[in-house]
Amino acid sequence: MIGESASNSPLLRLDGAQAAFGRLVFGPFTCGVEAGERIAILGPSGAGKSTLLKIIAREQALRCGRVLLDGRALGAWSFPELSRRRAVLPQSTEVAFGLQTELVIGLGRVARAHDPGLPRIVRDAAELACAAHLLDRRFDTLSGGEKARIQLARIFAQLWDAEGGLLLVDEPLAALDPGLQFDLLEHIETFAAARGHAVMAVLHDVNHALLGFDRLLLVREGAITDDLRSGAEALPALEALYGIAFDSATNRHGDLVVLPARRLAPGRMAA
Ligand SMILES: Nc1ncnc2c1ncn2[C@@H]1O[C@H](COP(=O)(O)OP(=O)(O)OP(=O)(O)O)[C@@H](O)[C@H]1O
Repeated sequence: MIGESASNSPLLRLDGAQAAFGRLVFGPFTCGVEAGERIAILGPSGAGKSTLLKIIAREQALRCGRVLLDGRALGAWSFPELSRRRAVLPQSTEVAFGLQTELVIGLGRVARAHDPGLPRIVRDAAELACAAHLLDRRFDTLSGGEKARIQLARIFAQLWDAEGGLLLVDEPLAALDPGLQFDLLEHIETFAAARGHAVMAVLHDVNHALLGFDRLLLVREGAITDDLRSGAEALPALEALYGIAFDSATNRHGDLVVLPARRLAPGRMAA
């Protein structure tokens, strides 16, 4: 478990954090996140990945335990303070009204009373999210993949001029074509690295996790079952997590890639 050995004051610390929906219990989650880490959260559908992300985002109330950001209880942060330190891209990214895309991106910065750089930051964030051509459009007229890019631009804008923050993204690449997936995986990485932001991303694509993240949190049935370095040594745990065998190879750029090969026999799946 690599998250347990974090230094005394990690960027983020979960101590026995638990949430519940009626009798459905998630956690207790215990782990640490250091500044600048890139963490993929993986697991079967319904395992509790988004719930874990919402706990960290302060969007899901705790039944017990605690979450500390910079050593301070998440609940003690004011919303403006929190919004200058962590940004959240939820799985569903609809907005209620027919807003212009610039306004949706600018929503990332509403916590700033004085924001003279806003127009430039909105443009630069849109550029980085491969969405510059979508400025001047109405958000509700965009395709799913276009909306996803505008929402990604919103969280880029939110933490554009911050340092040591935390990006929480839930399936950020799901609605995008393979070319955009590669581009945006790289842009999220360069954006975060330039500012020392940590990234926690819920993903379903194991190759994206292996390619763009240093650490894998595996979630199953409401618990973190493994906390691993990204790489070939994580493959047995990933196979057990999904109940499928992976063939692996190295692509022409030297990256480890996997190909789902077949369903595992029940005896080889995680208990
Ligand atoms: N507000 C809620 N009230 C009741 N049940 C909920 C609520 N939010 C989530 N759940 C349930 O908790 C379980 C975990 O949900 P969660 O969204 O965390 O899963 P996930 O691992 O992100 O799944 P997926 O990969 O399908 O998005 C699901 O069974 C879901 O139906």
